[in-house]
Amino acid sequence: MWRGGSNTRTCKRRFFSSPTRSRHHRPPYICRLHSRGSQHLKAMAEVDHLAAERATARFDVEEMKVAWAGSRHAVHVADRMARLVASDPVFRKDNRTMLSRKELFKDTLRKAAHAWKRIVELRLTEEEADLLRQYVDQPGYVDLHWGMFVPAIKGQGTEEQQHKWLPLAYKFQIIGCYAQTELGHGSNVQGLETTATFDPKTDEFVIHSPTLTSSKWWPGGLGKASTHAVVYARLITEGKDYGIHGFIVQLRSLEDHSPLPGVTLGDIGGKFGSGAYNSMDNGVLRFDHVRIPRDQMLMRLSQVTREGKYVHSNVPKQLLYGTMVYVRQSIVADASKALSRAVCIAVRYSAVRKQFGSQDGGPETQVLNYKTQQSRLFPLLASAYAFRFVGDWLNWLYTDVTQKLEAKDFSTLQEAHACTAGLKAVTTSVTADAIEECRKLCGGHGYLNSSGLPELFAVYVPACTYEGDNVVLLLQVARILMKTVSQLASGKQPVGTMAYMGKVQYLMQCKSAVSSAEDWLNPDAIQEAFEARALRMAVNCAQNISQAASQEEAAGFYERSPDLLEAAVAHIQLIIVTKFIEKVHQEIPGHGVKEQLQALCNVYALYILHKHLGDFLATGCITPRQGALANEQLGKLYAQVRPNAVALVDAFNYTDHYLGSVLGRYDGDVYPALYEEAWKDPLNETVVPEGYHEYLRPLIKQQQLKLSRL
Ligand SMILES: CCCCCCCCCC/C=C\CCC/C=C/C(=O)SCCNC(=O)CCNC(=O)[C@H](O)C(C)(C)COP(=O)(O)OP(=O)(O)OC[C@H]1O[C@@H](n2cnc3c(N)ncnc32)[C@H](O)[C@@H]1OP(=O)(O)O
Ligand SMILES: Cc1cc2nc3c(=O)[nH]c(=O)nc-3n(C[C@H](O)[C@H](O)[C@H](O)COP(=O)(O)OP(=O)(O)OC[C@H]3O[C@@H](n4cnc5c(N)ncnc54)[C@H](O)[C@@H]3O)c2cc1C
Repeated sequence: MWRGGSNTRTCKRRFFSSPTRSRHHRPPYICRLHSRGSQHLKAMAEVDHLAAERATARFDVEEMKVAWAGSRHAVHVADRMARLVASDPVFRKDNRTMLSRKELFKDTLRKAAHAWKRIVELRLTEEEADLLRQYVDQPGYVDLHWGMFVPAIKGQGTEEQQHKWLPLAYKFQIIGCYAQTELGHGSNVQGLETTATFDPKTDEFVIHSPTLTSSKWWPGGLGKASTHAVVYARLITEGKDYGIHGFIVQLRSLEDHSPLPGVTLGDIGGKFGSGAYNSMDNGVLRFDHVRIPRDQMLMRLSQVTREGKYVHSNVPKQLLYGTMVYVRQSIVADASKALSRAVCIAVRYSAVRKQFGSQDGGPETQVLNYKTQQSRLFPLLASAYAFRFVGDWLNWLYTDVTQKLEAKDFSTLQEAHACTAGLKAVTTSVTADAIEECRKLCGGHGYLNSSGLPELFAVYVPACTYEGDNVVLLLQVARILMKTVSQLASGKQPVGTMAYMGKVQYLMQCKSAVSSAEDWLNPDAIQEAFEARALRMAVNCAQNISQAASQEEAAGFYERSPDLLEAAVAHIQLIIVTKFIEKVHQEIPGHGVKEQLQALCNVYALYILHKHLGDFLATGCITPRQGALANEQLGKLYAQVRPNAVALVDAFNYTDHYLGSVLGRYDGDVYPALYEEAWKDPLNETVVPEGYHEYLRPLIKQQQLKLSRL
C-alpha cells in the first residue's frame, strides 16, 4: 500500500499520520530539524560560521557600509526598508522558481499591490518607497510605470500635460508603460513604423500599426497590466512625416480592463530562465486607427497646432531620447547592486567551502584560499565597488546636465549621452558575465536555484540588451570619440571625460616610468597608462578610417567597427578607473576604510590592465616587463584583500531575504540550508513520483519478466 498506493498523497500528510514510518523514509536531517522545531532552528541561526573570517577584517565594517551606501542616512533607510520587506510574508520569494508563469504573474501583482498599501499606510517618502520596491526584488509593471512612463511624461510633457497626467499616475489611477520597440525595430529608433497621423477635421491623431513588423513588441507592463502607454510613433501632418514623437495612449478600460476598440494586445510569451524576468508582462500591441485627442501628443519639444502645423521648439531633437538617458544612468547604479549580490554569495560560500589539503587528517583548505579562486573573485569584488562609485558620479552628472538643460544650456548633452550609453554597456556586460562566473566559483551548488545565482543571472542578463543593445551603445561612444579626435587638429579643447584627449602631444609619446611592482600603486602611473591606451586606440582608429581614402567616412567607420568597439571600452574603463581614484582621494572616515578602498581601486585598475595587456602593449604604453610587474603587484593585492573579503561583502549590508541564496547566508550555515531546501521541491512532495505507474513500473516489470524468462 505504501509503495504501490496513491502517489499523490503528500509527504507532509504521511509524516503526521504515520510518524514512525515517515521518520524511516524521511531524510534523517529533516527529521531532526522538525522534531526539535523552531528552537533548534533558532539556535542554529545563532552560530556564525563566518565569525573567524569577520575577526580578521582590518577595517571598520560599519563605516564601510556608510562609504558603500553614500551616507549614514542612506544606510539607515536601506536597513529599515530591507527589514520591512524581509519580515513580511507577502514578500516571500524562496518559492518563486517553482511557480507557473500564471502563478508568478499573479504573485507579482499581489506583491506590487501590497507594497503600494504599505507605502501609503506607512507614509513612506519617495526615497523609502524606491528602496522598498528594490528589496521586493521582483521585476514587474511598477518598474516601467515609475521608471519610464512617469519620467517620459515629466521629460517630454508640457506643464499642462504634466499637471493632467502625473497626479493620475502618482495615485495609480492609471498604470503606464513605455511602448517604443517594435517587432521589426528596436535599436534603430528612427526606423519605427507606427504612425500618428493628424486629422484636423476632428483635432485628433490617428494611431495605426500599418504592418506586422510595426507591432509594439517588448514593452514591460504592456502585456497585462497597463491601462496607458507612452507610444512612440511617426508624426504625420499636412502629408509630411516628421519622424518619431511620443503620444499618451489609453489602451484598456478603466472599468473592466478590457482593451479599447482598435487595440489588440497581449503578452509576448515566456522568457529565459525559471522565475526571473517572467514576472514581467512584456507585451505586444497593435493599433487599428485608434483616435486620441491632439493634446495627448507629448508637446514639450515640438507641437502640432490646431490647424495641423508642425512647430519644433528651439531645442536639440535628441531630447526625445531623454527617458532612455535617465534609465541608462539608473541601470549603471543597478549594475553594482546585482554584481555585489553575486559577489557576496560567492565570497561567503568560498569561505565556508573546503576542498583538499587534509592528507594528515587536519582541516581541509577553504576554497577562498586558493590563489585561482582569489584571482577570479577579487577583481569582481573590486568591480562591484568601482561600479558603485562610478554610478554615484553618473547620477551627479545626470542631475547636473538636467539642470543645465532647464536653463537651455545644451552643451553637456553629448557628454551625458556618451557617459550613460558607454557606462551602461560596460557595467551591464561585466556584471552579467560576473554573475555567471560567481556561479562557477560556487561549484556544483551554484547551479542550484537555491543558490540564487541562476535566477539572478536570468533576471540580469537582458540588461545587456534593453535600454540599448550594448554594442549599438558602444558604437555611439566610438562615434563621439572619432568626432573629438577629428576636432583636436583644429585646436578645440575636449571637455568633461574627454578632456584627457587634449593632452594628445604628451599621451601619444609618453613612456611609463614604472620600474618595480610597488610603482603600480601610484595612481598617477595607473592614470597615465589608461589615458595613453585609450587615446592611442582612438587615434589609431581615426587614422585607419581616414587612411581608407577611397571610402566614405561612414564606410570606414563600418569597416573598423570592431576596433572602434574596443576603443570605446578603453575610454569607458578609463572613466571608471578615474572616478575610483578620485573617490579614494576624498576624505573617507572610519578605521582602515580608505586603505581597503585604495586596495580595491588598485585591484580593479591592475586587473583591467592585466586582462587587456594586449591593448597596452600594442599601443606601446607600457613594456612587457611593466606588464609583468603589474601582475606581480596584483598578486600581492589579492593577499591583502583576502583577510578582509568577508567583511567587504558584509559592508553591502544585504539581508538574507534580499540575497535569496542558501550559499550566501550571513551565518555561513550552508549545508543544513541546502539540505532543507531540497525537500521543498515539488518533486519531493510525493515519495513515489507521478508517472511511476505509467512509465517506470511497466518498464521495470517488463525487464523483470524478460529476465525471469531467461
Ligand atoms: C532587473 C530588474 C530591473 C529593475 C530595475 C529598475 C531600474 C529602472 C527602472 C526600469 C528599468 C528596467 C526595465 C527595462 C526596461 C527597458 C526598456 C527599454 O528597453 S525601452 C527601449 C530602449 N531602446 C533603445 O535604447 C534604442 C537604442 N537606440 C537609440 O538610442 C538610437 O536609435 C541610437 C542612439 C542608437 C541612434 O539614434 P539616431 O539614429 O537618432 O541617431 P544617430 O546615431 O544618427 O545620432 C544622431 C545624433 O544624436 C546623438 N544622440 C543619440 N542619442 C542621443 C541621446 N540619447 N542623447 C543625446 N544625444 C544623442 C548622437 O550622438 C548624434 O550626435 P551628432 O552630434 O549628430 O553626431
Ligand atoms: C527584457 C526586455 C525588456 C524590454 N523592455 C522594453 C520596454 O519596456 N519598452 C520598449 O520599448 N522596449 C523594451 N525592450 C526592447 C529593447 O529595448 C530592445 O530589444 C533593444 O533596444 C535592442 O533592440 P533589438 O531587439 O532591435 O536588437 P537588434 O538591433 O535587432 O540586435 C540584434 C543584433 O544586431 C546587432 N546590431 C544592431 N544594430 C547594429 C549596428 N548598427 N551595428 C552593429 N551591430 C548592430 C546587435 O548588437 C545585436 O547583436 C525590452 C527588451 C528586453 C529584452
